[in-house]
Parts: sequence; C-alpha cells; structure tokens
Amino acid sequence: MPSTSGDEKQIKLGLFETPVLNVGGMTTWTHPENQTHRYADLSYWVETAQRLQDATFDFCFLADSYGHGEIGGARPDVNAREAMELPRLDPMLLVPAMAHAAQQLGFVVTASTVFEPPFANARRFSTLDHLTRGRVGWNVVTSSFAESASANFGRPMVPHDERYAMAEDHLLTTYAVLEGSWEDDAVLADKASRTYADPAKVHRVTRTGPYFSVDGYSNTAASPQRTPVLFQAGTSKAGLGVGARHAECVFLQGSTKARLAEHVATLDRLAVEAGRAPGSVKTMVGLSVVVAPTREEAERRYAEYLALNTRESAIASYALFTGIDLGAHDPDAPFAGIRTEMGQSQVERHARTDGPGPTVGDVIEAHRTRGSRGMVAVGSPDDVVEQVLDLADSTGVDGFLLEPFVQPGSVVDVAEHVVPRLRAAGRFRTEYTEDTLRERMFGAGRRHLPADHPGAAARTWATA
Ligand SMILES: Cc1cc2nc3c(=O)[nH]c(=O)nc-3n(C[C@H](O)[C@H](O)[C@H](O)COP(=O)(O)O)c2cc1C
Repeated sequence: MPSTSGDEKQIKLGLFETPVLNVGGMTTWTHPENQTHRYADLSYWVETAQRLQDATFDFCFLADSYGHGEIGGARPDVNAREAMELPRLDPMLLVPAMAHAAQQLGFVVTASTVFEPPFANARRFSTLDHLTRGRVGWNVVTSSFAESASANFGRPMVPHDERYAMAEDHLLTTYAVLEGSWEDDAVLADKASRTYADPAKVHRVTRTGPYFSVDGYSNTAASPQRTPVLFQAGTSKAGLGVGARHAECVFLQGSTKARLAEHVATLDRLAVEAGRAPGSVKTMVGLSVVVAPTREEAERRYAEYLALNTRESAIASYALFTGIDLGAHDPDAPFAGIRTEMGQSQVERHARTDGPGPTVGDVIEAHRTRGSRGMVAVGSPDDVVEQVLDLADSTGVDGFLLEPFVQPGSVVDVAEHVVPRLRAAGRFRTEYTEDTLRERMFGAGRRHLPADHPGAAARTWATA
C-alpha cells in the first residue's frame, strides 16, 4: 500500500458509459457477466447511477454519436451481428432519471457541435443543469463516425480541421445564450408585485458568427452553472487548440506514460498561451481496470475479455473511428503514412513509436487487444492501486475515466477493491462535499466559468 503524505493530488474518477452494447472499440457484450444487453432498460441506468454514487465517483460520462461504421460505403455484417455502435439510445434522455436516483453524482453528456444547433443544445443543457441543480457537463465533440453521421443528416462531411472551426463558433454562440441573456438575479418570483423577472436583467443577445448566429433571449433563465462544465477530447493539433482555449477537462487516451505526460504538459502550455491560468484544464485518461482478489484471477479474466475480440471486429471497429479499412492493406506494409479526415487520435496513437514503426498487421492486433481504450491496469487490488497511483503521479493527469470491459462487473470490482484503497491512501474522497460539478472539479465557490475563460466575456451585463 502506498504511503500517505497528505499533500498528494486527489484523484478524479468518472465512468465511461453509453446506451449501446459495447464500449471502447471492443466486442465484449457476449461475456456472461456483461449486462449491457439491458441498455434500453431504465432500471439498468438507475442502478448504474446509484452504484457510482455509492462509490463517490465524480461523474458518469455518457458518450454519443449519430454515426455508424462503414467500410467502402457499406456497413459490414459484423457490425450488426456484434452490435457495434448500433443500436443505441439518446443518452441525454437518461439523465433526469439517473440524476433523480443519485442526487449527488455528476453527469457528463456528449453533444456534437456539427449536428446540434447551438440554441437548442444550450437549452437542453441548461434544462439538465436546472433539473440536476448544477451537476452537468458537456462533452464537446466534433463527431466520431463523422462521415456516416453526415450522411444521416443529408449533408456532406465537413473536413476535420473545419469541424474544429465550427466547434469554436458553436461554443462562442453557446456562451452568448447561456452567459449573456439572464443576469444572476433576474428572477424575482415575487407574486405580490406581479414580477417574475426583472425586465432590465433579461438581455437580448445578438451574435453573428461564420457558422452560427443568435438574435434573441435564452429560453431558460440562468441555471446553477450557466454553461455546463466543458469536457473535450481529441489530440490532433486542431483538437488541442480548441481544448486549450475552451475545455475545463480533457479526456486523453494515451498509449504510454511518456506520451500522456507530454499531452498533459502541452495542454497546460497551450491553455496558458491562450490567456488562462496554469492548471485551468484538468486531464483525465481512459483506464480499463481488471482487478480480482489475486493477480492470476485478474489475468485470467483479462485474457477472457480479449479473446472476445476478433480480427474481423477489430478491422470494422478501426474503420468506425477512422474511416480506414486496414483489411484492404498488406498486413506487412508499414502503417505510417495512412491519413484520414475522420478522427485522427486513433491514427496518431500508432503513428509514432520509439523503434521502427508498426505494420498494418500490428495496428490491427493492437486495436483487437486495446480497441479505442486508453491505459490498462490488471492485477490484484494492491497491484492495481500501485499502477493507478504511478500513472497519476508520473504523468500529471488529474484522474481516470473507467472504461469497463463488462457492466456492472467492472464498476463493482473497482468499487470493492480499488476505491477503499485509494481512500485509505488519502487520494480519493470518502463523501461529496461540493454542490455543483464545476465545484467538484475545481473547488468550492467555482460555480461558473472563471474570468479568464472565453465564456466569461459573454457576460456583458456584468461588465456594462
Ligand atoms: C474518452 C473519450 C471519449 C470520447 N467520446 C466521444 C463521443 O462520445 N462522441 C464522439 O463523437 N467522439 C468522442 N470521442 C472522440 C473525440 O471527441 C475526438 O473526436 C477524437 O478523439 C478524434 O479527435 P482528433 O481528430 O482531434 O484527434 C471521445 C474520445 C475520448 C478520448
């Protein structure tokens, strides 16, 4: 058990979930312990929320996409057979029931800046922020599976870097709506004077951007956090730029400790260059944990999970994220040089190595055994806690997004074996103390975007 000096950073913990049968680019839905086939059963989600809250997780993250995987313009049969990304449900609609069942847990929901109009998206997040009393975050994505998602909306796919330019414009429009319209004390709710809201404190917002515009009043009054806590992922140059300017927390998917540490440092440097205080961007890395009473048992289970993924499902999964059909390339050919206009993180993570670059066959095998997941910790409870603390302390990441192999088993095991040991080491909370998700991530009193965040400039009523 690691020693406690008392001044080490507290670790943040979230769960990666989404109402589909498989997560993390793997096909583990058939495992006897996996209950993801209950994805359309509300009690599955309520139980998940309660389990996370019992273990004092920071939040439940819900991924989303409008797209599906295709190879050469067609959906491979394996995608239907193995329920790869389809079928799915709209994750946002799960939140009120989950939040009602778990009254302190946070919820981070994915919404795309390509497909959701800013005004409607702002209203939905504001509604959730009201209903949860400030426990909501937004995972801002430019959309994985962008090609098929665009076709579903009857539009051409927007090229990669332009999708990030749209994200920038979308966010600025969102801030105008959520920060600029209703002052904090606009609502008086005074029946005696027949004054619900003070008209002098409800402002018209007008903004015309290259992609999105708004001219009117926010449908919703100011919610506890106004703008939801902004999460983001994407380690391409354009993705890092948007993350450094706007994100409050970035999900990383590092494949080595060295690259993770580099990403953490790069983000901090870019955020400071964008005028934000050092430490403004928290980082959380995807982590798959296989923990059992003994190391042997954990390794046996890990092997069981990996055996559920085939070469065929790995090729289809890789195409889903990147649009690249690795099956069409010579397995012995070097992987370097393959490019995409879809998500680039899954290409870049294999593109640079210290030795000779991987072959196409190596990348297929790496995707079969790792999927789109980040780091992996396998072993006895003490082994796993040691690996987790080493990862946090050697890379500077603020926490972990648990990517389950089986649900609810992966969470149950972490709650039973890992959480108590992290608490004993003084590295994880024993109870919730803050009201809003932003305060949980950044400390008491920080309910709103801070003054050095671009969103704060939209509160023009505060500076007028
Ligand atoms: C932990 C994690 C969760 C993600 N969740 C989603 C998601 O729910 N929906 C989505 O479209 N993309 C999701 N992504 C993908 C990123 O938003 C991004 O599109 C991807 O990493 C490629 O970005 P890049 O091209 O800038 O490298 C996620 C990425 C990570 C690391």
